[in-house]
Amino acid sequence: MPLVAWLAAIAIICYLTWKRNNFWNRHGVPYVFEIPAVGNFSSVALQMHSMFDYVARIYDHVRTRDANFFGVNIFFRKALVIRNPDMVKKMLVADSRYFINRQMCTDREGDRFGYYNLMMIKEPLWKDLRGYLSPSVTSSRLRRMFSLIEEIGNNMLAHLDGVQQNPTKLRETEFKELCARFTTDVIASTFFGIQANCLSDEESEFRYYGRKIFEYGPKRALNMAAFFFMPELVPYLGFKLFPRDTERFLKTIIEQEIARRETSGENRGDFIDSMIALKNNEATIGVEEKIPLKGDILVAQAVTFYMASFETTSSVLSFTLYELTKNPEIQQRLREEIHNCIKKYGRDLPYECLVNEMPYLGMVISEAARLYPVLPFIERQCSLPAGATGYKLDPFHNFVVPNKMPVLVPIYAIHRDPKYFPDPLRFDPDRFSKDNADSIVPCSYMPFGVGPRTCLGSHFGTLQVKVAITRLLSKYRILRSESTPETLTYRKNAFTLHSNEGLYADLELDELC
Ligand code: HEM
Repeated sequence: MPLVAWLAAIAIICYLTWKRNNFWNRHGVPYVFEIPAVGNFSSVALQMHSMFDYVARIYDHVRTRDANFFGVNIFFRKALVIRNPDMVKKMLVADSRYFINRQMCTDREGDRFGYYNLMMIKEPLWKDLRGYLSPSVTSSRLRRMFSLIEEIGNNMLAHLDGVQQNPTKLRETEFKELCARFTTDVIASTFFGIQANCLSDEESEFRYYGRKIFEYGPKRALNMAAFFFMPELVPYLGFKLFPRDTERFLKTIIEQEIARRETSGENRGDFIDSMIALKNNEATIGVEEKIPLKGDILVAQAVTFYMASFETTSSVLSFTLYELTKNPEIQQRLREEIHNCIKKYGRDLPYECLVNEMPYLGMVISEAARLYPVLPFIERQCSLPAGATGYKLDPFHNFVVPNKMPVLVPIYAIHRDPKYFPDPLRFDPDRFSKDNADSIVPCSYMPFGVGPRTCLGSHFGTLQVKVAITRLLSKYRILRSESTPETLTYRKNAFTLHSNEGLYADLELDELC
């Protein structure tokens, strides 16, 4: 390239860099200066850092650590990162109507499964859809699903019984794979009425296609990164939220199950039946354009519940088991609580016992979800009514958030901030005891997100974790194995928290009765 072209390119880069940083400077908003022109997150895009580590780094940066919020440049877009829980509460809870949409976006025309689902959909469609889907996870529904979850819990024990013992009568297990198989079997059984058999069959199709959603090879990683980094380019790149063959597999399975029930008249009162009812009642979403909930749009909801459900729940479950492996005294206290309940109710603990009578179990899970939140941040887009000039950050700052600006809440970094959780890397379930829980600053603990767009399946996910842990600990003591990792590092190409290391432990038969 001739010298003059090089100089022109450098001049353009300098100008763009100056322009972006000048924007934050002009408004008195702190920011972290990163690679010229490309901006922040480039090291994540180049897979030099995991998203979790990178966001924690800029959260703790000398230029931002004392600020209520700071600015970042996501390639060519400017975004805000909110550090102060009071600001999170004001924006995402009190003023949630202006921050109801996520900024992530798929292609409305080219990816109907990816666009018309609860995770990605925008207002005014979101509210209707959430209203239709919420009844599938009420406490009465969970109570009905409970025996099915327990059945899968028993299958998990049967699977572990089949694991070869070593000469010292221990069974070595890797929790990430075990938990993913457990949660995939649960969602297939409880929501779709289908036996996925992931625990008994390593080659199960459900596990194969589920793994593909979260397996980030270079192409899939680029695909997923585009939804966050460059949503405006997604329609031109032809990227889809779900891998095509996973989408095809689930569509076939779900359509077959719907057709089977319509022919047989069987009613299990589960998610598939709710979908059939929505179709028969000619339910629609939207105010001006009324979009019917049928065909692919109906199937998209099932596919999304599948995606949103098993990986998240399996992540919380496997990290909880990992911490119980490393903290035998916490495990012992939990086993005593389980033992007391078994003495009272017998081995098949009732739903009410798990939900209401096991406070320590709840504390252990809450602490695991604090230390290992599934997502690095939750995100929204400022969405103002027509004619509005911006969202004022009074009384925190005089910056006015422009319409469509993305807003990130770095939950992983906030959960590990000593200001809110002293000695943050210590696994200490007592932070969530009755006496201590009141001192947790509102909106400093958000493993399921915050505001009206919070996780729809939080109770369902927690119930699964509770069933798996009580079943496992009622039969086995978990011990460190030679392969148990001392510390964890996180995958650089994943958008959910994934350790590079396997979460290995030895299981010792020690039945509570
Ligand atoms: C323990 C396991 C789980 C964790 C830690 C978790 C976490 C989250 C988080 C952080 C969000 C984003 C919330 C926000 O933006 O404010 C979310 C959204 C969501 N989750 Fe979960 N989740 C879990 C289990 C589940 C399960 C079992 C289901 C399905 C039944 C589910 C369905 C959803 C859906 C549909 C959304 C989008 C809600 C909306 O936009 O209206 N999640 N989850």
